[in-house]
Amino acid sequence: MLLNETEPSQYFEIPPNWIYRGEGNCNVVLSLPQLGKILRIRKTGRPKSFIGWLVKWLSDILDWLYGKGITEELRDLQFYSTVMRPLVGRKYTSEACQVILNKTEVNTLENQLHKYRSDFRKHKILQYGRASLFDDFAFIPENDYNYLPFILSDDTFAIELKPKQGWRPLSEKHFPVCIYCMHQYLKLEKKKIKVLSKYCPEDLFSGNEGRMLRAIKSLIEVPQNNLRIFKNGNLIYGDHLKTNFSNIVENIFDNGENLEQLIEEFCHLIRKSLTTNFMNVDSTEHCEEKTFCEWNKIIQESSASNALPKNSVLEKILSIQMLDTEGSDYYCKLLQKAQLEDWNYVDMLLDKVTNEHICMKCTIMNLGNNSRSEQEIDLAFIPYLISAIAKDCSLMITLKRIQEDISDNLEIKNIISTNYGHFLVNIGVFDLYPKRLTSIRKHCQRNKEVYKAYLKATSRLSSIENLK
Ligand SMILES: O=P(O)(O)O[C@@H]1[C@@H](OP(=O)(O)O)[C@H](OP(=O)(O)O)[C@H](O)[C@H](OP(=O)(O)O)[C@H]1OP(=O)(O)O
Ligand SMILES: Nc1ncnc2c1ncn2[C@@H]1O[C@H](COP(=O)(O)OP(=O)(O)OP(=O)(O)O)[C@@H](O)[C@H]1O
Repeated sequence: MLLNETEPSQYFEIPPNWIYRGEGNCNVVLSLPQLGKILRIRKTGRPKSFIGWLVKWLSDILDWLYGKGITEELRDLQFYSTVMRPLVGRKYTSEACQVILNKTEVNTLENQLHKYRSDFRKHKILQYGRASLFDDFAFIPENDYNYLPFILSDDTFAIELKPKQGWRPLSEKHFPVCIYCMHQYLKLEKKKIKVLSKYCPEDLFSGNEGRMLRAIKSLIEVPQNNLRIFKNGNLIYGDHLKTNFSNIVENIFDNGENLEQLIEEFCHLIRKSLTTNFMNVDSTEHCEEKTFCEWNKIIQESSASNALPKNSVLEKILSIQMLDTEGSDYYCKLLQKAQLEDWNYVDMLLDKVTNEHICMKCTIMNLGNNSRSEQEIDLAFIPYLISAIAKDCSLMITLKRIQEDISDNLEIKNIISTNYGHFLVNIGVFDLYPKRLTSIRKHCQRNKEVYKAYLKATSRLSSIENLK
């Protein structure tokens, strides 16, 4: 069923030619080529015992009867459309539409998906009632380019990045390196990764050309879950698919001459895409209050990140990360004083955001600062929780090569030029659903553990060095 107020209630039938696109911790994603959309289905924990299955079966029936999953999906979708889309920018995000899947269809899909899913993701199964459609960012819609007087390549390449946390509030500045870099050691210890990545999000978000290029090269070397490349919607490069990168750039640039130079050029193309302003209007220009969004700007300007061009996708993501000026320890302590439900803050925030023309950053920071009464304390956590979404979101840079030599000064925003040709570029940001309130505790604990793992590994390394 497509949930649109004017539509009659009916179930959404998944088109038969769906393709498994991938999955993260919370969602499985199918691409639906005919529709140019992806179907994102929420997952839930797989019961571990017979009793667990029985409980799940009963709660599924109750959830279904009372539409719990459907209400939760609608809540998250409204949060996405009302809060996250204006923050990130409509240009960089997709429209979304909730759909209802038939219970039998979900069961059948679960079985069909088995052969595509990685074993380490199989501890979760599909959840009934929670699915939505988004634009498929692995492609560029024909309407976006059929007005252009150029011949474009048939192939479309999409470079997916999960950039992670690019900035630390003052209270986290004492860590010797960034959270991502320390986390590498914990992941290695827990055998979640085989080799350490040299990628550093603070390099990527620095806006400094040399540091950004180093970050992109490090992602190519060790992609983990931070880099994936798709050709016409099919994964061609990623953590479990480390094909020869030279073949990929050869393919993207349709040129096989100087492969090393092509890799260098690819990194520049990615850097330029991440730092180009693809937006048409600046949303903060409409802010009358100019209190907290200005403050947010001052924080940005006082840090190295002001090197990121305004309204480029990285600047957008970083400025949302910067809404948390306190750090997880502060919020963890605040949370100790209260017994709160995980998702109440979402509805409370949606109740407050009624006027489309208000500045979202000012609203969020005002709520974060002024909500200390017992009834409104949930709202105090909002700057942190929204910042956390921006620290874990992903983006896709989608490219189509222009098959002819065009003049450099075309002034078309979404055309990026390289020494090996011009590209039509589109950028989409996704994974912008709310995080549960108690993820704050998880982050505090994670920060402690990653710091410990970092110290353990680096002191071991330095004692080995000393022995030499
Ligand atoms: O805590 P982190 O930094 O490890 O991030 C988690 C991610 O791990 P990563 O380090 O990127 O491999 C994790 O990704 P993976 O499952 O490792 O691919 C999720 O994105 C998780 O978010 P959520 O539980 O799905 O809402 C992420 O949790 P949140 O931090 O967003 O709560
Ligand atoms: N709008 C989109 N267009 C194209 N591909 C998408 C889109 N949304 C998601 N995907 C693909 O599906 C995969 C899983 O989606 P997503 O990252 O939203 O899952 P998740 O479980 O919420 O992830 P995480 O573990 O990071 O929280 C992505 O890695 C990406 O390859």
